[in-house]
Amino acid sequence: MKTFDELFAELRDRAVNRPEGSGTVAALDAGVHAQGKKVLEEAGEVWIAAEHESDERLAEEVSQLLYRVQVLMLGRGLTLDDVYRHL
Ligand SMILES: N=c1c2ncn([C@@H]3O[C@H](COP(=O)(O)OP(=O)(O)OP(=O)(O)O)[C@@H](O)[C@H]3O)c2ncn1[C@@H]1O[C@H](COP(=O)(O)O)[C@@H](O)[C@H]1O
Repeated sequence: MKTFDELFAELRDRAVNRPEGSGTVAALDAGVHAQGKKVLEEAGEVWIAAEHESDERLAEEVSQLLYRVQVLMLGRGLTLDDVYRHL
């Protein structure tokens, strides 16, 4: 189990060290357009799960959306503080 901040730190480490086989490295290399499409796709899956699926499935879809948002943030070079200052 990990927090939002811990996942972000892990993904930033992937971006810097680029370990072989990392899906995050591939997603970052795919660029912001592809990253944005993934955010939209996962957001749609969250919506569908919220209306039609179990709490467990919904939680899983939300976790994937959070991951995709973090990849997009890294793709654009945003930090957590850039976002948190708007909360
Ligand atoms: N939390 C996630 C995470 N959530 C979602 N995903 C990716 O998103 C996919 C699910 O989304 P999709 O619905 O788009 O599934 P899909 O269409 O089958 O996937 P694609 O073929 O499009 O990649 C998963 O198969 C993963 O590839 C994640 N990939 C990685 N993480 C975490 O990120 C960290 C770094 O991972 P790596 O970069 O892979 O080492 C690790 O802690 C992982 O647990």
